[in-house]
Formats: sequence, C-alpha cells, structure tokens
Amino acid sequence: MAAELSILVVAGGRGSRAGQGLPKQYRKLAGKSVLARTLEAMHAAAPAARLTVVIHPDDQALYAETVSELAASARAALSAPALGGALRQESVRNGLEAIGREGEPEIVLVHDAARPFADPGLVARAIEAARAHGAAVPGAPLNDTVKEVDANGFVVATPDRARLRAVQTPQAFRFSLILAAHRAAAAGGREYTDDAMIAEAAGCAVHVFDGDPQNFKLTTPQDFARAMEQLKAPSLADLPDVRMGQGYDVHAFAAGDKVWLGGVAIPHSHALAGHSDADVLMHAVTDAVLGAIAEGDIGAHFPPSDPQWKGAASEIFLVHACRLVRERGGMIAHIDATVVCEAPKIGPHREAIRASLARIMGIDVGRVAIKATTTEKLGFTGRGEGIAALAIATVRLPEG
Ligand SMILES: Nc1ccn([C@@H]2O[C@H](COP(=O)(O)OP(=O)(O)OP(=O)(O)O)[C@@H](O)[C@H]2O)c(=O)n1
Ligand SMILES: C[C@](O)(CO)[C@H](O)COP(=O)(O)O
Repeated sequence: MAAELSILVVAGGRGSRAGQGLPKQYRKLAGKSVLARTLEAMHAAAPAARLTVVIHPDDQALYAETVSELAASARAALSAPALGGALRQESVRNGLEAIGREGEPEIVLVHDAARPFADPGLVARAIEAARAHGAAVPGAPLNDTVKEVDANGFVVATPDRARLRAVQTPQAFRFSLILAAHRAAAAGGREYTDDAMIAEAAGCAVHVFDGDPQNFKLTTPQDFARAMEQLKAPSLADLPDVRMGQGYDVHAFAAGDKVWLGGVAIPHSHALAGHSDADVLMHAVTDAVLGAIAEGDIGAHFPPSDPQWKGAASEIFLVHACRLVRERGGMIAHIDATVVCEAPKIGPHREAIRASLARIMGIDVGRVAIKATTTEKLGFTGRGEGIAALAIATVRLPEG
C-alpha cells in the first residue's frame, strides 16, 4: 500500500557556491553529514513517511556512507534513491516519478538536502497546508528592501516588501497535482527555481504558510559557519549557574511555653532545647542556603562550642548565609521547607513564618514555601519528643 505521505529530498546538486571539494550535502557538520541531518530531521518530524532521496550519479559511494550514518529507524524509512538531473527541477521530477512507481501517496513534501534545520513544527504546517490547499510553501517576510534591476545595474522597480516572501522548503503538494505540473514543465522546456513556480505555471493556487528563519539553505561557506553556530552544543558555561542546597535539623522539646519557628514565636506547651534559640526551621533553611553555595553547614560558621551564640536569635545565622550568597553576586530564587511535628499546628502560623523568612532573606514572600506534616504518631516526632525540619534552597550565581 502506498504511504499517505512521501518526502522527497533532493541531493543531486554539486554545491558549487559552497566551495570545497565535496558536494555540500555530504560535508560534515559537527561530525554528521548535512544529508544525514536532513533525513533524520524529516524522519523525526514525520516518522510514518517514506523518504526518497535524489542523488547525483557520481555520488553513489557518498550516499551509501550517508545511509550508514543514519539511525536504524530513519534507514528503514528510506526507499531506493533516484538519480538526479542537471537542474534541480529535473532532479525533483525524477524523484517524483520514482515515488509514483512505488505507489502514489496523497501528499508529497519536496525538501532540499541543503536545509538540515527544518523542525517538526514546520513540517507539520507543510502537511496541513498541502491537505488544505493542494500546494503550499513556507515563506518568510523580507527584512531588506528589494529592488528589481536591469542588465546595467539600474533600478527598474521597488516592489512592495510587505507583499514579498522568501520561500523555503519543504514545499508541500498533493502528489498527483505536482507530478502533472512537473511533467508539463518538462514538456514546456522553461527553467524553474522551485516547485511552487512549477505548480503556479500549471495554474495552481499556491498557499504560503509561515517558514522558519532557522531553516536556511546551506549555499555559501558563510552558511556553513552559521550552521556550526546553530549546532553548537550548549556547554555548562552557557547554562545559568543554578544550584540547590538541602538542610535538615532536629531539636528536642524542653521545658518552656513557646517554640521559635522561622523567626516566629509560637505558643506551645514546651520550648525547643538548643544552644541558640533552637529555631529548627531557621537552621534547616540556613543549611540549605549554605549547601547551595557549598559553604559547609551552620555548625562550621557558628560552632555550638562558642559561648557567644548561646541563646542567640537564629536570624543571624540565616542573615550570614544570605550575605555569603550576595557576596558572590548570587540571588536566592526559592526556599521550600517542611516542618515535621505533631504539635504545635503550623497552619495558623504559616503566613507569619513565610513573611518572617522572606524579610530576613530579603526575598519576595512568593519565593518562600512552608509546609508541615505529622509522622502519624510514629518516631520521635510522633511521640512528641521534638521537631524536625527539612528545607531546600535554590540559588542562582553569576556565570563564570
Ligand atoms: N541538479 C540539481 C541541483 C540541485 N539539487 C538539490 O537542490 C537543493 C537546492 O539547490 P542548491 O542549493 O542550488 O544546490 P546546488 O545546486 O548543489 O548548489 P550550487 O548551485 O551552489 O551548485 C540542494 O539540496 C541540491 O542538492 C538537485 O538535487 N539537483
Ligand atoms: C527551492 C529553494 O530552496 C527555495 O528557496 C531554492 O529556490 C533552491 O535553491 P537554488 O539555489 O535556486 O537551487
């Protein structure tokens, strides 16, 4: 049974404007040939489509090498290659005839091997437009004013730029329509630079849908330099330096009438025991911030053995950790913390705690999340022996 969709990739040219010995479609771009990239892009965008490639008769060995570069699924979608002609238009016609002999598909996309950057969105738009209009091509608005000039280099006319489009491939057609148009064009003996012109000459209305500036044609050596830029794999240095840190702390209950959580005093039947004010939540958040910048833990900065921290407000620990982030030019993007206890209930104090931590850290309250849970009466928190707190911090540091 014929495929509903065929993709014809024309690779029969010599690439004379691109310079260098090898025809441009067989040149490597970051280790993979241009043609292999184009075929894999087409296969990824339309996995059910048959792929037919038109090659130059001299390029059989280069083509076999290209096929060996392809992922197995793309290779399996390939039909036998067709041989090209002296003009692109002849190559396309030969390819269409070869597809027709296998069984006519409903739709065919004709694509330049020299455009390896067609993305799935573009291919989907092409298929949809061909189904809707019978003949459709991707086009991009022009950024330059265009002049029509005579043989002596004088301007004859300045067409209205708003009505002009630079057209690309894949150009998409109902198969029977474009095959008939190509046969008629061959009989007429005129030369055409794209398949849309051939459809137009046959009296078809050709729809123009949105092209993609990234889908440029490799024509000159400069285009190869641009392609390398476009392909450059992102390195760690290109990524934002975003880091996460985690913190965990536990304090046991002792005699008292309130606990400090996130800088908020919460009335309770007990206090938390500790060298400082025992704000278990603030300690977990502080450790998370220190962890994100690999600055050790709270004990390394404020040793419990040091009497000056006895009864200290834990706010100073967190202020210190945040200052270390800022001294590196960083920002705290987000804090997410969980308090683990049977009592006191955290819900009624959640907003006060968020506001308190946000103020101490100098960040928006929307960047502070506070949650609470019990352990269903299990473990030391379940037995009401103390409170645990967990926190993560997200910190963004400057690049480099
Ligand atoms: N006789 C030809 C001429 C061109 N093409 C293909 O048509 C696409 C677009 O053509 P172009 O960029 O002009 O390629 P070349 O003709 O190879 O380039 P040049 O004009 O610089 O020689 C390319 O994938 C090219 O391989 C083809 O199949 N048969
Ligand atoms: C078909 C085409 O890619 C549309 O832009 C283009 O016309 C082919 O390139 P050529 O340099 O005219 O062969």
